[in-house]
Amino acid sequence: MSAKLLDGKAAAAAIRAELTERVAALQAKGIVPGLGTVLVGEDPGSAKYVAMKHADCLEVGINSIREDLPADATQAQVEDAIKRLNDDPACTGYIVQLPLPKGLDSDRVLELIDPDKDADGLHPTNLGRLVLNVNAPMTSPIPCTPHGIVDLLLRNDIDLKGKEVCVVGRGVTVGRPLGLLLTRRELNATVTLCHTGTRDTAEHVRRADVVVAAAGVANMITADMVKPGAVVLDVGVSRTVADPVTGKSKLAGDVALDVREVAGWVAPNPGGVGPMTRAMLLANVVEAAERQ
Ligand SMILES: Nc1nc(=O)c2c([nH]1)NC[C@@H]1CN(c3ccc(C(=O)N[C@@H](CCC(=O)O)C(=O)O)cc3)C=[N+]21
Repeated sequence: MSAKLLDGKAAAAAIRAELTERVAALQAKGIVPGLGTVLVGEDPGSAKYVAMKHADCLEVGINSIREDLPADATQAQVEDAIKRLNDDPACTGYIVQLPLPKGLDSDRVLELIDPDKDADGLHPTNLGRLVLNVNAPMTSPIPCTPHGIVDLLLRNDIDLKGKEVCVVGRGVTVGRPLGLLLTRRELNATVTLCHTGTRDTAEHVRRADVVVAAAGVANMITADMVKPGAVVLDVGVSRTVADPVTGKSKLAGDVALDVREVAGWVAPNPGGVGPMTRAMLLANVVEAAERQ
């Protein structure tokens, strides 16, 4: 038995096609959505993700605005970039690529984003809206990765109502907001949020109908931890230790390969949730422009 594929690459392409039409409709009204990015430093991973986000924008007709700052940028320089994007009418939504280099206060930076231009849904006001109004549909941006996870499941007719979902990892971009999203009344999942302080993560994972691995620990979810038929989404990314001979390191997900023999569905990494995250970012930018 081999798990069915949750194909995020294909789903994201379908979403971009839908968004291309909505962008064209906005342009007919004289509105051109523009995505801004703030990238600090030269981390190759972050630079690659930001480049992919702008390539997506080009594909659907969204303008790109870049604020690239050196690795030694000061807090004040980052805050100036935020102010420029808040004040720029061509920028209808933007993100600050995380993590920021050590020494910069990312919570403070997120607080300064204009909540109406918050394309990541990480401003405290928008995170607060995820907590409040649990009974009403969301009209504010939802963090991209949690939204992409839910959308990928629903597009594959995987219902979440009453399901036991185990989220591994409590990071600001995935684990914490995902728990808030899944427990909203329209989804009605039951969520267990595991983290480094959890006594026995394996025990929680074993009970789950849906496992979201977002810890950033290579291959931490192994076949023996997964209930047969469960849905497993691999969200974490980490770099393996460099090979002493070649000096090269590789990207690794949180889910071991043999999980595919036990699970009913797997969202692989790459090709699963990553492309969905980018698609939801575009959706947030288009929705912000539509609300203007
Ligand atoms: N403010 C902020 N918002 C974010 O959304 C955010 C962030 N900071 N910091 C870093 C993480 C990481 N992240 C990814 C997005 C897309 C892929 C992605 O598209 N991956 C592809 C391609 C992978 C590859 O080619 O290397 C895939 O999984 O198939 C991966 C990772 C967004 N993040």
